[in-house]
Amino acid sequence: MLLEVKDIHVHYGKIAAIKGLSLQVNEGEIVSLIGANGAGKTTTLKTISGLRPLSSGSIVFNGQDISKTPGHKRVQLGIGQSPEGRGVFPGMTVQENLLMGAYMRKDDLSADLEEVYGLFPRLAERKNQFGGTMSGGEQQMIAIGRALMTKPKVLLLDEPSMGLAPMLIAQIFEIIKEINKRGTTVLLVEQNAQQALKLSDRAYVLETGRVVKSAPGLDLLDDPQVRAAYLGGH
Ligand SMILES: Nc1ncnc2c1ncn2[C@@H]1O[C@H](COP(=O)(O)OP(=O)(O)OP(=O)(O)O)[C@@H](O)[C@H]1O
Repeated sequence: MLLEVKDIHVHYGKIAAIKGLSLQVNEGEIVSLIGANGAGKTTTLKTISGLRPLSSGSIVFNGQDISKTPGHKRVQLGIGQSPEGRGVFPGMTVQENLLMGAYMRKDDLSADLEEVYGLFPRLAERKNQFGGTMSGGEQQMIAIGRALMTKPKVLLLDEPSMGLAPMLIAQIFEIIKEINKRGTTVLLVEQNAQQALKLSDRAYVLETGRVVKSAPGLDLLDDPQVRAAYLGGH
């Protein structure tokens, strides 16, 4: 098992956002978290990447308890995150944005940069354009590419399809599949449950800070309760 989240509780002040959540991610999988607004999906990702502290419970990554490990060390251990809202640096070029992902690395970056440009030819064409002038979809590509520059073992993706036109959504999901095929494990948070479940080996359904269901993605696509609640009843 690559990542194990065990019975975690997470608070914002006195408010409990995550209340005893457990999940596992095996090496090579694509795993999705789905659930309504406020269910705790983003908070779960932030807790795994170290942006939110645990109140209790533990997180084990690659056999090591990282519950108290600072976020930047978790990046070095192999946890890469592409945050919700993207966080692209507007005054830096596309290439500078990508290189920011690797600022802690001391090895040669050119092969990884080429790999990101291979996945996202649009970024290669526009490597000298300022991040702030890139479209929403292109900024999403930068955020994913920047996370890939950390050479993650697991890539945490928070709402990669948010705000994108349908054609770009399909493209982003294809790219996620390709990233996974090339060897990166993926933990994905998505509002777009239909697409996420299609692509996922397994998925967890979150409600008010807890897991209420977990199953292979395709099984959840057929689950009447999941269909009614998260797939618009279709
Ligand atoms: N900075 C914060 N301060 C206080 N409460 C917060 C904060 N961020 C999140 N919460 C609360 O924690 C709970 C979980 O929020 P979270 O953003 O993790 O949900 P989510 O499932 O990702 O939702 P969405 O799909 O809307 O992004 C919600 O009740 C939310 O109001």
